[in-house]
Amino acid sequence: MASPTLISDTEAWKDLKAHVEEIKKTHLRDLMSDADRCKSMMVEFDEVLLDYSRQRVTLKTMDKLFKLAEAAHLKEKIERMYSGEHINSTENRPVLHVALRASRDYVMLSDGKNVVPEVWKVLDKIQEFSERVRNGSWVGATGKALKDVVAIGIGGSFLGPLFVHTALQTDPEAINSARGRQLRFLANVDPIDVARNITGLNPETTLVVVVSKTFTTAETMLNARTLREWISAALGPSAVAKHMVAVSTNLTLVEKFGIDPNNAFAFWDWVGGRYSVCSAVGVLPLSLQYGFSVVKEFLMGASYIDQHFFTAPYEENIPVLLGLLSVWNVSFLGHPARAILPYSQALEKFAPHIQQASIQVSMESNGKGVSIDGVPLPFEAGEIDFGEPGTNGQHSFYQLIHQGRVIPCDFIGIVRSQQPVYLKGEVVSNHDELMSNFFAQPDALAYGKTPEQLHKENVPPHLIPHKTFSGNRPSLSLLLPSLNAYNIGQLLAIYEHRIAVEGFIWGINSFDQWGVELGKSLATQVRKQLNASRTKGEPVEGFNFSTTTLLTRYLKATADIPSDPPTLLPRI
Ligand SMILES: O=P(O)(O)OC[C@H]1O[C@H](O)[C@H](O)[C@@H](O)[C@@H]1O
Repeated sequence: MASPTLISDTEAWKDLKAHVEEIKKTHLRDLMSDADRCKSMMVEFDEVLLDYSRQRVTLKTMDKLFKLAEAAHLKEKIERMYSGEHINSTENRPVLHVALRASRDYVMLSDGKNVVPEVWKVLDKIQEFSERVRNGSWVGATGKALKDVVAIGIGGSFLGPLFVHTALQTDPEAINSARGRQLRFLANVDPIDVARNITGLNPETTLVVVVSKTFTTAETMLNARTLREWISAALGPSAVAKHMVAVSTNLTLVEKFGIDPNNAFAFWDWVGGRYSVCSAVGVLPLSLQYGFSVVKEFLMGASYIDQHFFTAPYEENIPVLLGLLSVWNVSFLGHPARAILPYSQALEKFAPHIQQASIQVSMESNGKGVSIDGVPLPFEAGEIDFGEPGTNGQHSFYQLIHQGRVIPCDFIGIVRSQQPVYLKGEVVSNHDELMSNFFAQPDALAYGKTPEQLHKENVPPHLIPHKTFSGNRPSLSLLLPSLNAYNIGQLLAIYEHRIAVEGFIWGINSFDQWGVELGKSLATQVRKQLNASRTKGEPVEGFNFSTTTLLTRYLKATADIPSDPPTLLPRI
């Protein structure tokens, strides 16, 4: 018999479906009282501890999930990824972001060619260039050192680097090496974002890095042209050569734009945009800000997790466990969302990155409706990721998580704060206070509070329904030793691989993103219409009633804009 196309046709899937009823009969409160079970649900690698005892799973569930992994050929799929097979079949590309952080002596093949030397060639070039900019031997058009960087990019060419930058900003080593420098990110095509980003910057001391895999993304290219104008207007067109560099896979378009290809930093088709933070996309701007040695630590942290993911057995493999648990929560327990709750303000941009996924990484990767073979999925795949650092989130959406919808939570905690605060007379430090919440919230979700307990506390009867917490709400805890560049790399790679595991189990292609294309092509139609209406006075045509009405109103209200306007840059 031919092997089933869909994972939901396998015995392992059906077995898990049947197992759901059994799990539904058990409250997490009871599962948590089994110390042996809890002990077996703690896994440690390279000082990162995963505790998944507060998931609604028993040892039997885990066993069935490992069987599901077998049925999905998870191991083989991971191996195919690492061996450079074209697993992104709809774009006919390998998926080799792990090669971006492989050590120099490693061999990783793409179409028979070892890509690691190419990776290191670019890394060496970044090291050299960033050192020259940082030590003032690469200067701007007027001879001044370039101390500020604006990185222009969107989606994967923005969110990952922003997450890492935000996380590094309070790391003592990174602070030291970034002294006197600024790194800003311009993503949105909204002119307000341009205004915000150039406020307080002097073109004479600013370097602009245009980051775009394709070098065709409308928002990025318009922002790049805008900042090119900002530089030329202040310093003359020839200044662009000293003040603008690029990161792209499309070096031809980089040159066409007017950036010297020698000042371009390449990456490759086998790096998905949302998995590109370890390529020049992230490494160049971050090295300019923090120095290459800090960024190298970040790459090493990710690389160590890559090896763990490739070699560790399922039971000890952190990304595999996380991926399987997500599949369990989404496809079997029916929880469509996941909250990512770092108890660290430095990780405030982590959830946005994973959304894009997760941020982009997760939602763009696994937000699919068909299998890799194009068969409509009879089950839901992908999850809605959102999150905020604790304790801030506790004062906004946690109410919903505690007493409203069931949303599996990832609690991410850091053992040692890099910016500790102790107050005389207070034994509990500020970080202890933060971590008290990190330790308490998962239990509050798991155990809840019963009417009997409330009754014993003399809660008035009419308030008992309001103060009752059902509990039985799953979460997991990830504890990292600190949040230096190395740990940030670990965290990134854990989530990247978790998302791949989910996609491998669901049998979807986590590495394409056709879903974002439709909106883009419709925007092109609108752009054409705006052009035709502004230059030739053509009426709005070819749109539905709603869009026609809105566009007509917009054009009427902006009729004072000339069809051939002079350059106007923000004055802020
Ligand atoms: O790097 P670029 O080619 O400019 O693409 C920027 C972004 O464009 C789209 O939104 C894609 O869905 C993202 O995955 C990509 O990161």
